[in-house]
Amino acid sequence: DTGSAAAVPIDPRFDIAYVTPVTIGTPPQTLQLDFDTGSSDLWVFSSHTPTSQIRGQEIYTPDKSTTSKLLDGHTWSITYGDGSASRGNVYTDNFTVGGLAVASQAIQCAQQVSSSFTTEESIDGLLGLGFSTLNTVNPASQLTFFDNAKSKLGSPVFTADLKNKQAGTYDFGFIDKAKYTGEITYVPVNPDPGYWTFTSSGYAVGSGNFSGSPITGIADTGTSLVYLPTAIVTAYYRQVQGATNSRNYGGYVFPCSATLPPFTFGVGETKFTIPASYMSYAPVTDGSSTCFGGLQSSSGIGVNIWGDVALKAAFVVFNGANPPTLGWATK
Ligand SMILES: CSC[C@H](NC(=O)[C@H](Cc1ccccc1)NC(=O)N1CCOCC1)C(=O)N[C@@H](CC1CCCCC1)[C@@H](O)C(=O)OC(C)C
Repeated sequence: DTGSAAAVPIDPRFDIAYVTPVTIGTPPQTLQLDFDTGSSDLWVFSSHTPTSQIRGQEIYTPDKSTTSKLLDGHTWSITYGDGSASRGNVYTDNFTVGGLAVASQAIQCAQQVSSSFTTEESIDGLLGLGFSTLNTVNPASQLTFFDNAKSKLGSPVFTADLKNKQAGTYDFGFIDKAKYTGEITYVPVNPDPGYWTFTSSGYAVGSGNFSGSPITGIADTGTSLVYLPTAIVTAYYRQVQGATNSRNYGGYVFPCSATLPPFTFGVGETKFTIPASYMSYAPVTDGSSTCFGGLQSSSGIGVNIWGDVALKAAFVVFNGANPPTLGWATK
């Protein structure tokens, strides 16, 4: 079997996140979930979520599904890198993504979500695509959709083809040659503690020389920007007129009129260039002439993160074979 579904930006002006339609239950209930390779819980706004915490999101109502089953006594609680959080109980039900079906997928139903989830009305929940070791369900952790689907897939892979300010695609079980150019470069993945962790072979700022120092980080579809070591980030913004590291805005900002260099990162022998246009993420507030950079320092996070700003510049294969690897191709 295979599956293929659109990854749609939740905001047409800048790529803060992407959502993908999924169906849950019988008859099918359609929700838009943020596919997140940086976590491994599949959770949804639900009939168990207090109405005061719901603002326009679609919800899953297990009682309306003839195939839902309560996973008695199981609970979950998760906090993300940006401090947002949610927790609740667990059902199993039929689940499909782009035509690919899993019979009894653990569906974590929110009984509590933090305010940033309530205010983000385009996100009805998350679908974790990290390794199942990260799943937070107690007393028995649950498998991700990808782990449950693997045995049905021709090839144990999913691919991310995220795009700039337009809909991209997540494919499951196959690698679509039409989505990339040249060869796919595969690199090792360290699955501990549960992220898609790999080592980039280096970087270059604009037309500057390529620095071959290895950068270990995670490929994270659920993170908007790229977060790298301070030395790399300062080298980049040294090339941007008027750039400053703003305590007020929590990162590097610059005049929206500034000329930005592209940013190149290596995977094996292949070089990926993030165009200058991706490196200006958004005005700091609506209509401001000060813009927030798409590359920020990882020093406060503890891990380097290749988020959507970088992933949009490539076609990425998340290979769930044993051992797992990451494939990168230009497009
Ligand atoms: C530096 S790590 C921060 C990362 N969050 C982000 O990147 C959020 C994502 C978001 C999307 C829509 C609405 C609100 C927030 N964006 C964000 O903090 N931004 C501030 C800077 O400008 C860009 C937008 C994060 O926590 N990612 C989560 C998934 C994410 C999905 C959307 C809802 C909030 C949770 C996950 O990938 C994760 O925790 O990764 C760990 C390993 C860092």
